[in-house]
Amino acid sequence: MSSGKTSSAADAGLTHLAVSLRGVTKTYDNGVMALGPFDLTVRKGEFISLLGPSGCGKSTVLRLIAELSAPSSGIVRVAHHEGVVQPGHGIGFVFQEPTLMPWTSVRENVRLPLKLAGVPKAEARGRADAALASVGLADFADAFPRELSGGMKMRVSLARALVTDPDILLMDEPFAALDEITRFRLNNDLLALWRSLGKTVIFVTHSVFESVYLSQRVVVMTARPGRIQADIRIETVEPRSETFRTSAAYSDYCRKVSAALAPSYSGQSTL
Ligand SMILES: Nc1ncnc2c1ncn2[C@@H]1O[C@H](COP(=O)(O)OP(=O)(O)OP(=O)(O)O)[C@@H](O)[C@H]1O
Repeated sequence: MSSGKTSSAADAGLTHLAVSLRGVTKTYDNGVMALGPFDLTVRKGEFISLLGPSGCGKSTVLRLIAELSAPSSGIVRVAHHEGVVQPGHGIGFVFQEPTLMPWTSVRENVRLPLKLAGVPKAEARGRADAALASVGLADFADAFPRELSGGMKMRVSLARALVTDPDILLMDEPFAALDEITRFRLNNDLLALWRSLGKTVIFVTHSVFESVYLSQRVVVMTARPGRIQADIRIETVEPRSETFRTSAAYSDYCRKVSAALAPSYSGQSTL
């Protein structure tokens, strides 16, 4: 197949790659050309951010990788566990809204993906509790979502995405609605999780500052139809910390990324 194909690592030469998009376009049924042609490769274990103006196709890229949507042309390849290809398998998705079930406990919310996969209840409960512990919510398994702050709800959403132990974590503006201090804390906790778990993370944000702080690579997209405007590697001492956030190197990278982003906004209203 030469178009609209999603394939496994086995036939794709993806040994070191988690994701590969080649000449991908996406035109929706209403005629909107959202993307492309778009080319992107992401190495296994890499943390990249997608940055670009509203409507440039960032969420579309995530949806194509998650196989929630098919490309109009081009090839999307995703390396899954042991080369097994099943829609959504091996991928965790975190959205801007935590979308928790309000009528049940935090533990049951996190257990849901395992329940849907038919994992026995006792095992699923243990895995849900472990995922909650990994995001700092071990003591809140029996709480209800209404009892949690916005930041805690987002942690639950992250635990729910991690509970199936996906190789790839797709995050669509997960911290955009949070206050700055909470966002900084979650940034640091996400980096700690990424370092300890070794997942591939593809993170969508509108924030230049957040993208530079978190990522090994910032991929800047053009206005719709989204293409790659710039692909900027962020090289700094690891692990990152508040020292990096206040460093001259950080400011320099933010300026560089902002400059790469500016043409994508030309001709667009900034209101
Ligand atoms: N299901 C759909 N049907 C029709 N058009 C769509 C659909 N989903 C997205 N679009 C359009 O495709 C374009 C890209 O949308 P997308 O959500 O991928 O952009 P984005 O960069 O994530 O935007 P934002 O930063 O505002 O979230 C937009 O013009 C959007 O209106």
